[in-house]
Amino acid sequence: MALSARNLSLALGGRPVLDAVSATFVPGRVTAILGANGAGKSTLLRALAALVPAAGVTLDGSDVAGLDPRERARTIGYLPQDAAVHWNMRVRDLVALGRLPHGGGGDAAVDAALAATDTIALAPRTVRSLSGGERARVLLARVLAGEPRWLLADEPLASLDPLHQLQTLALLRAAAGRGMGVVVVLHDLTLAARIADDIVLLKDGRVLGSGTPGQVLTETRIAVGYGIEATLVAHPDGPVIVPRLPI
Ligand SMILES: Nc1ncnc2c1ncn2[C@@H]1O[C@H](COP(=O)(O)OP(=O)(O)OP(=O)(O)O)[C@@H](O)[C@H]1O
Repeated sequence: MALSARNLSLALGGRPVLDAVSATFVPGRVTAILGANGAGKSTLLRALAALVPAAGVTLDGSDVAGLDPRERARTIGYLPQDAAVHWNMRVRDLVALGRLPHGGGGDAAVDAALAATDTIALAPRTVRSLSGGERARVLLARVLAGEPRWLLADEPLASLDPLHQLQTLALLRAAAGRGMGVVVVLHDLTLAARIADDIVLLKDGRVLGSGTPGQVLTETRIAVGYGIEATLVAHPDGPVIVPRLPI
């Protein structure tokens, strides 16, 4: 059972953005979607969540777009890249909104999501009083509070400090360990190599490579995908990927 894109092509505003993308995402595994700015990562994530009309995305063999919207919201948790918070509500109330697909309730799930994201101390505060990284963790907590089977997260580490980056990676790994399917858009190649079971590397809307980090994150493919030179330095926690401007 899996979340799959099969030969997915998508145009936005008249421009081709995804071109015959095929990728399979497996429950219990962390898949990182990588690629340069504009490669199509967010669009692929949005297509997997049925947030843009796309033919060829299936969940457990059924067309994602055809699922009952409430059931889909319970099943697929989506964390956008720049989530707007329109109301200056208390943090706990915002996280509790993640329970809406279940009709509310679930205080234990809200508490667990606050704990997992290290945001318990922020719970009584108002959202607009938070720093960027605090807000990012709270928004992740809102998605986790819904206890989805799938977590699709667009650059969840972007504004986090090193401790909270590592804590967030650990929580994503733990969630996958409990059977959740985790799909995460990342820019940090070293962290991607460390966390991901599988990688899908996009370039100009096409799949440049997919497989394990060792298979995909080669110096050659990084050069083609990002236009940089990179050196992989062996480390017990996974390769450290040192980028350089091309000569
Ligand atoms: N609504 C739209 N209309 C026209 N073009 C769009 C639209 N949305 C996205 N695009 C274009 O599609 C391409 C892919 O965008 P996408 O947001 O998926 O890239 P990305 O890989 O997530 O990039 P980044 O790393 O910068 O977040 C980009 O060239 C972008 O300009």
